[in-house]
Amino acid sequence: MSRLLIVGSLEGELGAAARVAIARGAKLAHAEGVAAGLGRLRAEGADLALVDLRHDVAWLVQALAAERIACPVVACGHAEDADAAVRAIEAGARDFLPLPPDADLIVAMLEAAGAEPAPEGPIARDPAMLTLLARAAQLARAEASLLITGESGTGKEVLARHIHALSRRARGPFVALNCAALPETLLESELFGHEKGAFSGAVAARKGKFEQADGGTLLLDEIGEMDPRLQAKILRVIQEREVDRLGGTAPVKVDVRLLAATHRDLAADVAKGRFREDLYFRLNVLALHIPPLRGRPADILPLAEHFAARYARANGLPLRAVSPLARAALAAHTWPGNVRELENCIHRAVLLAEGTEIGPEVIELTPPRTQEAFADAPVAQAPAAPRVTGLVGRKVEEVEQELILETLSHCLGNRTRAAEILGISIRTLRNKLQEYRAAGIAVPPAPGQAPIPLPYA
Ligand SMILES: Nc1ncnc2c1ncn2[C@@H]1O[C@H](COP(=O)(O)OP(=O)(O)OP(=O)(O)O)[C@@H](O)[C@H]1O
Repeated sequence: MSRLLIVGSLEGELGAAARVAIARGAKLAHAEGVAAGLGRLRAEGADLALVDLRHDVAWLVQALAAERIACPVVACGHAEDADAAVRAIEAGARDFLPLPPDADLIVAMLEAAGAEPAPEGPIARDPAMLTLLARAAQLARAEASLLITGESGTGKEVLARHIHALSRRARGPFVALNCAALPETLLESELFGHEKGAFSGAVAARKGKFEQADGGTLLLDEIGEMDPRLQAKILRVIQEREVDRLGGTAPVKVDVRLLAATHRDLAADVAKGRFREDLYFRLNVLALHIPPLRGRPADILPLAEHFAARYARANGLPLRAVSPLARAALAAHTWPGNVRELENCIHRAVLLAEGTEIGPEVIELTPPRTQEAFADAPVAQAPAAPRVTGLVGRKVEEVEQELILETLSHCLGNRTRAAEILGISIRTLRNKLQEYRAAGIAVPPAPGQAPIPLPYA
C-alpha cells in the first residue's frame, strides 16, 4: 500500500485528490500546513507528498533536504498559478499537479514515486513461476530474513509485497527503500533516522525506515549497492533487533521482518570482498530466485494481457485484444529487460493502437541480443551498448555522455539495467544524469515517468 501525505485543506479539490488516492489503495496522511507536514514526514515518512501551492512548497523541499528526508514533493494548484508552479519546480518539487485533479495523473504520480498500485499480486502461469509462488507462500509465514534475487525487472519488488501480504505481518506496514537510489549519507538517515542535532540540518528527531516498518516488513532493494559501512550497521540491526538513530544515545527496539533484493550475484561479491560475508549469510537464511522472463515463456502472454487491460483502463481507452500476430512477436522475443520491458512495450502499444486489436505494427521490440549479453558480464563483453564511432579528436566527457544516454534509451530508461551494461554503479549513473539535467540536456525518463525535468534521476 502506498503512503501519501497531503498538505493543505481537504475541503476543496485536494479532498478529491485524496479520495482518488484512497480508492486506489493508498494510505493517506494529512497536515494543514508545511510545518505540520514536515512533522508527519519525520514521524512516519511517505512515498509522496502532495502540497497545495498556497503553502510554502520551497520551504518544505529545503527542510526535507536539510533534514535528509527523501520524499518526493508534488506541488498542486490551478493552471493560472503557472509562475508559482515553476518556482516550486525550481525549488526542487518533483512535479506539478494541476487542479482540479485528474485521477489518472494522481495514479501515475503514485506509481512514479515507486508506490505500487492496489495489490493485485503477481501474474503467473508458467510452471517455474507457479512453483516459486508456492514456495514464497510457505516462506511468507516465517520470520527470518529473505533474499530475493533475479535480473532487473523480473518482479522482485512485486514478489516482496506479495510475501508481506501473505505473512502474519500483513496488517502492519510494508516499507521499501532502494539502496542504490540515494547517496550514502541520505541513505543512512533514511534507514536509521536521526535525533535532533545529529547534523547541521537536523532540527528535529526523525524515524528511519526500520522504525517506520515496525510491526511490518522492510524491503531493502538493490542491497548489493550498499557500501560496507552501512552493511555493518544493517547487520547490527538484524542481530540486536534495535536501531541506533544518527546522533542517538539509546538504541530503539524494532520488530521488522527484513526482505532484501538484488540483481547481483552476492556470493560472487562476497568472494571479491565487495559484500560482507556475515551479512550475506544473515540475509540469505531464506532465498528465492526469480527466473528471467525468457526462462518462463508461459508468463509472457498472460502478463501482456494484464498490462493491456491495465493501461487501457488507466488511459480511458477501449480494451483491445492482443492480435495473434502480435502475440507471436511477443512470444518470440527474449525480453532482456524482463517484465518491466514487456510492461513498457504494452503500455506504448496500448497508446498507439487503433482499430479493434493491438496488432504487430505497434509492438516495438528492442533488437535481439546474444546469449552472452544476458550474463552478468562486464561491459566490454556486452554487445548491448551502441558503438561510439569516430572517437579520435573527441573529449572523453562528451563520448561518455553519449554512451550513457544511448545505453539508457536502449534500456527504455531503466537505470538499473543501464548501469549494469555500462559497468558502473547505479549511484554513479544517477549522479551523471543529474549533471546532464542541470546542464539542460534531455535525459530519457525512467519507465512510467513523464519526461519532465526531475530533480531526482
Ligand atoms: N508477476 C508480475 N505480475 C504483474 N506485474 C509484474 C510482475 N512482475 C513484474 N511486474 C511489473 O513489472 C515491473 C517491474 O517489477 P519490479 O519493480 O518488481 O522488478 P524488480 O525485479 O524489483 O526490478 P529492479 O531490479 O529494477 O528493482 C513493475 O511495474 C511490476 O509491477
